[in-house]
Amino acid sequence: MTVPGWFSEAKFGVFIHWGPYSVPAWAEPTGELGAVDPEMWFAHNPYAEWYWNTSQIEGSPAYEHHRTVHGGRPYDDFLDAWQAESFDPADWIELFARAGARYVVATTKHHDGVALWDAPGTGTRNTVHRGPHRDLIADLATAVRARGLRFGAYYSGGLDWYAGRRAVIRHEDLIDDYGRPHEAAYAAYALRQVRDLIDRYRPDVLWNDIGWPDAGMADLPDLFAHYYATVPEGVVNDRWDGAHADYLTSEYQANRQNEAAAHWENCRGIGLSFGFNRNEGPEHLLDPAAAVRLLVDVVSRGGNLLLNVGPKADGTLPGEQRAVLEGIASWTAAHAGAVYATRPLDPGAAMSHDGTPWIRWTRDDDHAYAFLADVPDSARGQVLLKTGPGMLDPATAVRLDGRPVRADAVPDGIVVTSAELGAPLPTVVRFALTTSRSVD
Ligand SMILES: CC(=O)NC[C@H]1N[C@@H](C)[C@@H](O)[C@@H](O)[C@@H]1O
Repeated sequence: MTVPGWFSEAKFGVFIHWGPYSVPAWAEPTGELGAVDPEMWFAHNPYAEWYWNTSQIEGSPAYEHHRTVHGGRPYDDFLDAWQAESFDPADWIELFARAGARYVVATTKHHDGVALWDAPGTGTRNTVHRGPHRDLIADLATAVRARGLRFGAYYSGGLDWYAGRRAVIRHEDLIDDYGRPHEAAYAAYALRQVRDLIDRYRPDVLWNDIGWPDAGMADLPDLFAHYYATVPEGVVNDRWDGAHADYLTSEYQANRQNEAAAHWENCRGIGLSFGFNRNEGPEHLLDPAAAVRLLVDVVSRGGNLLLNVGPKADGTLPGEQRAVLEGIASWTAAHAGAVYATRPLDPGAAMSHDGTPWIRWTRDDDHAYAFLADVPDSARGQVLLKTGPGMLDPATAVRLDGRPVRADAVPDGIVVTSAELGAPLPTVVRFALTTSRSVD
């Protein structure tokens, strides 16, 4: 499993889930994937992009909502109601870039089968011929690359509730594999669309979801060969039913075992959903400090964070999601050097700490970076960093935000003394790695 340097150095990407489901934008904010009872999951699905499925499960709150608010109308009415009238891709990408994102992955076709480009085999059931009447993938890819970021394509290969078998997925359907389409016709349909995405947009990341149809598994070696020939620095994720993976993925709290891989990426929404969910309040969303600490934790363990935004149907980003990205941006402005193009510090060199204070580490060739947060007032501005002997030079301690800091060697590490250490947003102290010891 190898990835090009741009991906391992990128550390932070923004995921975009945007589709007809962004019109109802309705789900129950039940909880995080991996922390919700699977028996509950499908009828109370917090993923608003699953609206078509959830609203078909009789007795579910979504079913009632769809009946009472939308009169049980056909799902495709939402495609035509989706106007994207305020869509300004450059505005989105500027915010993502300021927040420190180095790549953007957008849904090109989600489980509802609606393509955000003029995809082969879709006739007029796509955003070029209906709803927005725009090639949204071209708009996004152009804006992303104009800002110097990498563009990735999300494609739902394993589930397509329109072109593939359309089974309402309840918990018991897990037995028959989610009602996933596996037949040759769908495999040919999906293969043709992914090849079209590669040839039109040369996505830097090929982000497939929910696996690939059985009848199409034999097509994948050629598909990947074509992809790498077309996009030499391209990266392929791991959701192709084991056919191939340049890196592994986890999602919220699910598949966390994949975070032991050499190259991995955790994806999640700013809230509990990928598609915009009007029912989410501040209590369901990460605040800026929590988002930054998630990014730092992931990077300190060698991963990338792919943090999702769910735009509204009109093309604006929800204010509360913008605010989180703005919060990340203001922190990143002073601390980018401790995050990007770094790697995990040898575990023996220093101890991370999940409690209070919260401590994480990264390193580059010459420095170690200590991230400190939630330092209690009782600590009176002092924190013990448990480091290996002679690893870091206390005399070289510098706070990246420019505030004064003092560091003194003590028997089991280094005591850092500085005012205003208690913020929930991490303070970063940089130390020179002493040349006397290799930390690798
Ligand atoms: C672990 C898994 O299979 N997740 C599927 C899940 N992926 C998210 C990024 C969203 O696209 C969900 O809508 C999708 O079901």
